[in-house]
This record gives sequence, C-alpha cells and structure tokens, in this order.
Amino acid sequence: MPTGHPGRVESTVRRTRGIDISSSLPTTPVAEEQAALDRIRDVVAELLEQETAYLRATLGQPSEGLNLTERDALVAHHAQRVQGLQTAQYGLLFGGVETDEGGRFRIGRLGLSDPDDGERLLIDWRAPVARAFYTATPLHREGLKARRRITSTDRTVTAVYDEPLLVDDLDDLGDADSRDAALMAALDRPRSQHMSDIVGTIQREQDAIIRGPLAGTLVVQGGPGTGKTAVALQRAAYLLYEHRNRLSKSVVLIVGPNVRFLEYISQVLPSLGEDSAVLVTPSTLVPGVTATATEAPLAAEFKGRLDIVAALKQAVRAFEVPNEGTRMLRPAGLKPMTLDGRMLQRVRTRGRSGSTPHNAARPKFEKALLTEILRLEDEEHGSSSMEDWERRADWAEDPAVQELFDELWPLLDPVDVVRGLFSDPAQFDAAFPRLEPVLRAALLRPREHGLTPADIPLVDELAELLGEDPRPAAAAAARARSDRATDLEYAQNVLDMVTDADADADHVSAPVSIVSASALADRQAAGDGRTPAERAMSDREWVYGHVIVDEAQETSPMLLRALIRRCPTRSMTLVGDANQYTATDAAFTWAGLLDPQVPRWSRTDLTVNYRTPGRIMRLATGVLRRVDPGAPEPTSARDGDHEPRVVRVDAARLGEAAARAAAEALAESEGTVGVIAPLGVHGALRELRADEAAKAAAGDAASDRLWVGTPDDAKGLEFDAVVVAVPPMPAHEAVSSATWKRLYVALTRPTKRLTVVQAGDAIG
Ligand SMILES: Nc1ncnc2c1ncn2[C@@H]1O[C@H](COP(=O)(O)OP(=O)(O)OP(=O)(O)O)[C@@H](O)[C@H]1O
Repeated sequence: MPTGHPGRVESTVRRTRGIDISSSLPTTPVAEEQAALDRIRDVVAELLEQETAYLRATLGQPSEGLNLTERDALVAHHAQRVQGLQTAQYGLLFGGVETDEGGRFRIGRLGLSDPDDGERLLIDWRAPVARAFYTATPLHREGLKARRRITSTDRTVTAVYDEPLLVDDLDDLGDADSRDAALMAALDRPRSQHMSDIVGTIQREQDAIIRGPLAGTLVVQGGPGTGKTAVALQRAAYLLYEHRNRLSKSVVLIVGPNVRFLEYISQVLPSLGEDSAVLVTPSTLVPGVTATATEAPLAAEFKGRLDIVAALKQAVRAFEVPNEGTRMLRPAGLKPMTLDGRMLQRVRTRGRSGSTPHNAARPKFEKALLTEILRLEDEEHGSSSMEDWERRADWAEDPAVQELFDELWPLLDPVDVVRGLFSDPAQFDAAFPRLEPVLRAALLRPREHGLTPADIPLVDELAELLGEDPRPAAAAAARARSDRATDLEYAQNVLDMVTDADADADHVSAPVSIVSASALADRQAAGDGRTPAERAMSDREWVYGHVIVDEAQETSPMLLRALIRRCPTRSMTLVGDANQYTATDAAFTWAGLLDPQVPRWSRTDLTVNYRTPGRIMRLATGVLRRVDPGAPEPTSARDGDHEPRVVRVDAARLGEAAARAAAEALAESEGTVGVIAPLGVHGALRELRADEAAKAAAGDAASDRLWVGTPDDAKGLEFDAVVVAVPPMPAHEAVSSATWKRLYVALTRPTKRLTVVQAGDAIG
C-alpha cells in the first residue's frame, strides 16, 4: 500500500536531478504524453482512494483515543488531502523541458512521485527548476535545450507543442504563431463563470512578477486584460509555496472589488492546491460587519481621506464625560451627592491618561470616579471603618453609580459610533465643522441607513480607538463552537462529493475552501480546530503575511491604512490600472495613493492585453482618449475574428435593443455573455434572464451564461461576448471623466465579440 502524499512526495521531487521521460517511448509526442498523463492520473487516483479511506475511518470513529480537537484536526487534514488531489486532476500536466545535460522533466500543477517505486512523475510549477519553462528564450536559454507545452482535458492530451531553444540559426525556430499555439488556445477557450489559472502559459513578464520577493510593496500597473488578476493569484500560490512555513500560518489576504468578482476568482487558488488565503471585498474587510448601502461619490471620497482620523478621535473623546457641569448622584437609600464639574474633569483626565483605547480605559475611569465618591463620602460623614475596597465594591454595585458610568463613559460599539456620527447633526457638526453644505448634505443620513463600503475603514479605525469590549467574549466562544460544527459538516460534504462523483466526469469542480496540509500543525497548536485562514477571517486584528489588492486603483487612503494595519510589514502586491479609476473625476496616481503611507514601493507594468482582441481595443482606446489624449496604442495578443458592432437606437428602445443583442450573442457564441448597462436598462433583460435561469435549472448547464450588471459591477470580469448599452449622454464635453472611464471598462470586457447599443452620439 502506498504511503506517500503530495506534501511528502513534493519534497522528494525538489531534490530530483532529472526524470527520464524517454523510456519506452510511444510513437508520437501526443501518445507519449498521454501515457504519462495516464500514469500520473493512476497515481493520483490511488492516493485519492487512500486518503478517502482515512477520512471515512476518522469520521466513523468518534473520539476513540483522541480528544475532539485532535479528531477534528485529523478529519480536516484528510479532507484537505482529498480535495487537493481531486482539484489537481484538472490540467495536471502541461509542460516538459529538456536540459543541456539531457535531463527531462515534466511540469505540472503539483509535485508528484510514484509511491511504489519513487519515480518522479511531475515537478510543481513553482519549484525553482520549473522556472526556465516559463522564461527561457532562444537567446537566453537558461540551460534548456527544448520546451514542450501540453494541452489536455482532464483525461486526454489534445496537443503537444515542441519548441526547440537550442538552434544554430534563429530562423529555424518556426513562426511565432506555432510557438504561441498553447497560449492562443488558452486565450480562445470559451469562458465560464469562474476564472481559470494560467499555470500552463505564464508569460515571461508575468513570471517575473509572480516570483518576485515577498518583502516590500509591489505595484503592478497594467491596462485591461493584461493579466493583473491572473498574475496576482498565481503570485499568491507561488508565495504560499515558496514561503510555506511563514505564510501558511499567517495567511494571505486577497481583496477584490465585489462579491461577484470574488466568486469569479474563487476557484483559482484551490485549483492550484492552495487554501491559506482569505478573500474579502472592501465591504467585508471587518469581520461581522458588511456594507450593503451606497452613497454619493463625493461622500465616499471624503470618508476615504486620512484627515478623517482626527475627526474620529475627536468623536470618541466627545463621549468621555461629555457635559461639563454638576451631576447629582442619587444612591439607593442615601442622600443625593453633588459631583461638581471640576471634579468630573479630573476624573476624565485620569480616564484618558496613557494610550489605552476608550473601552479598555473604562475601568480606569470607574476607579477614578469611585475614588472621588469615597472622598466626598468621607468629607460628609467622616472616615469610614470599612476597608476601601469593600466601599468601592458597594458603590460600584449601586444602580445609580452604574448609570453614571454608562452616561459619562459609555462602552461603545464602532458601528454605532459611525451610525451616530453621520445621522446626529450635533455630533456631525462637532466632528466636521465648516463643511460645504453640499458635502454635509451628502454625508448626513438617517440612523437606520445601511453602512457603505467607505464606512468600513472608519469602523476599523474606531475599533482601534475604542479597543475591545469585554462583553462579546461569550459570543466569540459560541462562534468558535459553530465553526467546529461547520468543519465536520464540510468534511462530510467532501466525502459525499467523492462518493457521488461520476466516475466519467471530465471535470471535477474545485471546492471553494480547502485546508492546506501544513495547517494541521497550526490547528493542533491553536487547539480550536480551525484553520489559520478560518481564524484570520473571524479576527479583525489578524496580522497577515501578505496582502494582495485587485482593482487597487479604487483603494482609498483610509482603506490602505486599514490594510497596512493588517500587514504592518507592508508586504503587499497591489494590481490595478490608473485608467480604470472611476471613484471620482480626478486623475489617479500610484504615488498619490502610496507615498503618504508606504515609504518604499516599486512598480512593474504589464503591457500585453490577453483578453480583448485588438480590433475591440482600438474602439475602447478611442473612448479612453477622451480623458487621456496621450493614451498609447494598445497591444493585444490577438486581433480577433469579429469586428465590434455598433447599433444606434432611439433612447426609448435602448433596453429592448440590448435584450435583442444579448439574445443574438447567446445564439452565436457558446461561451458567456455579459450585458453591461445602466440599472434602468436591466428590467428589459428580465425575460431573457428568466429564460436562461429556467434552462439552467432544468439541467442545461450550458445555459447558465448570461450576466447583467452595471459598468462598476463588471470591473475585473470578462465574457466571451459583451453587449454594452450606452444611454444618451450630454454633449461630449459635459460627460464626466469617470463616465468615460466606466465606458472604457465596459468595452474592454469581451474576449471575442462586442456589440455596442447606443442611444446617443457615436462614442468612439
Ligand atoms: N499568460 C496567460 N496565459 C493564458 N491566459 C492569460 C494569460 N495572462 C492573462 N490571461 C487571460 O487573460 C484574461 C485577462 O486577465 P486578467 O483578468 O487577469 O486581466 P486584468 O489585467 O486583471 O484585467 P482588467 O484590469 O481588465 O480586469 C484572463 O482570461 C486571463 O486568464
């Protein structure tokens, strides 16, 4: 019975000098790679069976000889193995290299040896020896004689592209098209609801970013479709591999623009066998709090500025012994006592001494107030025969005193403070004096108004200023208990999935959350049965090993501050595009965002658009030049086969025309269709969406392919065919730059076809 597992096998592979893939060569390269893939799949299947049996056995023997935590940890450990092996089955083998010394290696999604005879079958794409596969060129061969790219479905090798690197004459290399065939095949594949990884076709300029050092802040600037998201996720997988000891404990935080986007990218890391990452949006950065509302851009921009920190500090101070002047204390069964203003100020000063946050300073305040009360009592009745500590305890239990504590130094919740601040005009004006009326009107709102994304960094800041409230301890314990139950349920689901899996299914879908092998040790050490990622997710004060921000051009200074709090070493990768900044009409610069808070950062640019065909990019660039006349000619990896279509319609028929164009796109393309339109147009798509949803519900998986959203929702997404509905716009000079950039974002979403349905002047 084999005893190996991917983790252990992996370390063997890293010591390997070469793999002989030439023994008993089948006749053609495709047949040769098919034989290799069959063998690799057999080994994976065997390991999978073994791990499933372990999982089943562990689940079937409740705590025999093990305490509950140990059992949970083992269950999760085996569940992770099972899921890791399952997800690895897709696109397992994609490359090979032949070195100058004659060594031949196969490169794949994970490192694997045959557990029976120890033969190395696959090298993990992230291992140092695999690097040249991505970066070698005929001019810089990096010790390689030849490279082989392999494309396959789960079980079948579909093509093999051999690329000689050692050639006497560079003209012998063959044409670029055949060299790039694997890349072109990857770019032309129909898109689905989920992003795929690019592990088989990473390009040289992308590889340099992916394998860049962990330390420091790296900005990756690139136009639409240049692979920023893909590279950021591959980089997360690479860093988790290369710095496993550190990062599997500290976890990588990935911030994406919205929930749909997180869903879109959610399969990439699991498909690469990695799970030590937490995915959030700016709206869900603070555990337990979610922003659900929107607000005017000028209000959001104001809240994003760093000067708001001073206002928040002031707002908290305003709760500490708020009204000067005399207070009457009416203790039960005793004469009322007068607490004069000067005395209360003394108490406040003592409460505020040191740097203790507000809630945490409450005991200090209580102690100072009780001291004053005792002094007054002594003055009135002479010194008492009771011990001071007894008198303090007595007074502290008096309801009138407790009421006074709560009135003069209330325990505060950050969300309540934000709600109060932006709904109570008196509090608001005290915190933000002399605001322009328009801004004041945009910021003030009813107390029951939902939180907005720009409120979340304020909640985070306030949580720091307020400190822990001891009262939620019980709630946290309950949450930990329910997390454990979820773990067990999750492991059972994995088992069910394995049992139900159709043996002939060509694609095993990747689970959203798996547990890394190395997390086992941490679980045991932590003793609470949760993975580091799970613990990080529920802990606002978690310090992450690395932070990745996608669409980072939309990061406000306050959000950046909240992210730096989560990673004070500033080990961060920020990917984005200044030209896709739409939060305000101002121009975005990386220096403007970073310089005030990140003393040193570096920038790399990505230049080739792998998504949008050249002929569509030219139309989109015409729109971009409305705001940036000097925008350079775009470079697309493909020119594409379909000219963009522009349909002019009456404003009243915009929705109807968009729906017709979407129906046509669904009929002529086999992949996904995105309709990007203002909210007012979405209603016209209702029927088409219902039709698609009904077909999908009836089991026609191929029909779950229509998406409808606004340009802001579409950020970061892509579709095979896109319909952009453009409402009538004012004279072009009057169109705001953010509006042009939103349109630019929308026009750059297609991988193949674009239809613009427009109700006004030509946009290009
Ligand atoms: N090396 C590559 N091999 C195969 N596909 C790639 C490669 N690089 C990028 N792609 C594909 O190109 C498309 C665009 O990539 P991605 O979404 O990462 O771009 P982006 O720069 O984040 O775009 P945007 O800023 O417009 O959101 C994706 O389908 C991605 O898988």
